[in-house]
Amino acid sequence: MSLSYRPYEFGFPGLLAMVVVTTALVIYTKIYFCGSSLDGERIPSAPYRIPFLRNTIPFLFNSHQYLVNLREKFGTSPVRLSVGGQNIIYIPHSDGTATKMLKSRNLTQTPLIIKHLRDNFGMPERDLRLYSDQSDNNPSQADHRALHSMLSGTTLETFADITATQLVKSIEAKRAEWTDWVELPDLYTFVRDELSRAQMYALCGSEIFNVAPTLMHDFWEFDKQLPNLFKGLPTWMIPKAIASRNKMTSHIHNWHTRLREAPPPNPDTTPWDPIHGLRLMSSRRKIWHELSPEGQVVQDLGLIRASISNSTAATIWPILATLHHPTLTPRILAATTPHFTPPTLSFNRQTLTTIPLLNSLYLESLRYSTAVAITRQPRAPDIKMGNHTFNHSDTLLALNWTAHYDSSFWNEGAIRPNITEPEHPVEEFWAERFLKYPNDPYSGPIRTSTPLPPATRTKPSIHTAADDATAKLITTGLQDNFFPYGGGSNICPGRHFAKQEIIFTVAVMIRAFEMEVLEPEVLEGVRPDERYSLMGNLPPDRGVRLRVRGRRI
Ligand code: HEM
Repeated sequence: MSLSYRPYEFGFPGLLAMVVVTTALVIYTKIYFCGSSLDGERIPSAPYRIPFLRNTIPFLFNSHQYLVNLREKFGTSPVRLSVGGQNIIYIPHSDGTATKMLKSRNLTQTPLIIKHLRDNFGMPERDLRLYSDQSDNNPSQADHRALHSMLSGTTLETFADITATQLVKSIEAKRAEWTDWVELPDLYTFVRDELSRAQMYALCGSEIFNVAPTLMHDFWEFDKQLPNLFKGLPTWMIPKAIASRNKMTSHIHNWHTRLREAPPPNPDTTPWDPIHGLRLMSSRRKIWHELSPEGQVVQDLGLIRASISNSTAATIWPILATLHHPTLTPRILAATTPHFTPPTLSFNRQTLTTIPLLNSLYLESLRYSTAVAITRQPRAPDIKMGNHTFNHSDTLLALNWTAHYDSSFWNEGAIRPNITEPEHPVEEFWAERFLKYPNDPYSGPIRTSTPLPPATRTKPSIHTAADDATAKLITTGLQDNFFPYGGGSNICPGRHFAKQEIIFTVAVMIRAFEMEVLEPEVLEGVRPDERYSLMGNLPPDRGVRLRVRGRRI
């Protein structure tokens, strides 16, 4: 029998199969490329493979890389996605589009906040109406004003003072105790636990720890489960996440019960109280008094999470950088010494936050680790922004991460002879990225418009404490590529606190301890943990074992 290919021998079933396959291929090809041609005003759609689910699976389960890839594929154009039946328009940072979105008065966060509180934090349905209240003195407006006014001025000072005092007290004790080397299983867990406890104390007072002795442990369990809660999956699919949320809400509920036994102090004279916490907490409770007890709990949980998780994750990267680059430690010590009172760890908060090197570490940490989804919705149908028109039901989404990693904007240091890689690629934490050194033309955060000639140096330049004393911090010209705190009227109200907290914690930790990494190969591999992408600052993706001992100053 001949084995030559004779299609007609397939007969009817074969032909039918061919027709079906060809039709499927045509449909698939159409779906795959649908809308992906740019035609002026039209927003291209992201390709998808599964018709019904469209972009849901990659967006929910690999959101970080998915958005990075879309940005690479579509460049400066917005891209339309369909996620769980919801229209999401990914807004790129380039050409100032994301900045326009942040500043636009035609866009609002309200419907998205309502969805977020209901789906991710379990806000009872009956309380949600208060968020859409349009009256002049609606609680959302009053809350917005309270957050912005009390996270600056005297309440901010109290918040930062108490956090710093608590942190220093605990670290002083460990420094005194750890005169010999002590092994720690993970640097991040250590710093995180010290800082978050101090911050929780400053925010909520001391009584909450009596009411809920396992509070901090349970908070970090809840935080670990947030990526699952944020996927919008049915509760039966995420029982652990729901249990961790219930545990936190039950702690806060018990604390609220305790609060009802002790009347709040006069807010005009008492910025902080051991039972009620920071004035901001009791003021917000007053603003939201119409919420049910469960709603009040969710309201506090939201602020506690926003306040603690991001700044804690951002604090670790400068400290990890000192393990990568040991010459950084003496420079931090030299720069901070005039601001401390030896032999204690007490410091001058106001002057410490002016040190250019510490500011550069802080800003680089925000650049390197912030991945917050910033969302808005049009207030009315057919809102125009730039060349595009958006529908009422579109959710506009900007991700600061893609802007912060855009190598066409950020300076990556010098190109050295015979080495194709720049000295400091955007994927690396570069402590000095935001500093301009007078004698180093390759320094500064922004790539020069005309490329500089290759450097003659064969190794990355190492700056000294004397160089740092002459360096200038550069923060101008960054807006379209650097928006860790979002922008416009919704800009993060906690940014002044976060800056102080990150800077003083880095200074205190470096001053308090000598640190030696035990597994250098693990340290080499540490990257921001993308599982937390869209939700805030990314902590390290693996533990770093080290030994520490109190530094003698
Ligand atoms: C590294 C630290 C932090 C980063 C990167 C960060 C980032 C952000 C971003 C991107 C937003 C959304 C802004 C927008 O939509 O335009 C936001 C909102 C918010 N942040 Fe922060 N944040 C940080 C620390 C804090 C701290 C320490 C607090 C509290 C003390 C805080 C409280 C809030 C609150 C309450 C909101 C919602 C504001 C509103 O709904 O009007 N954040 N934050």
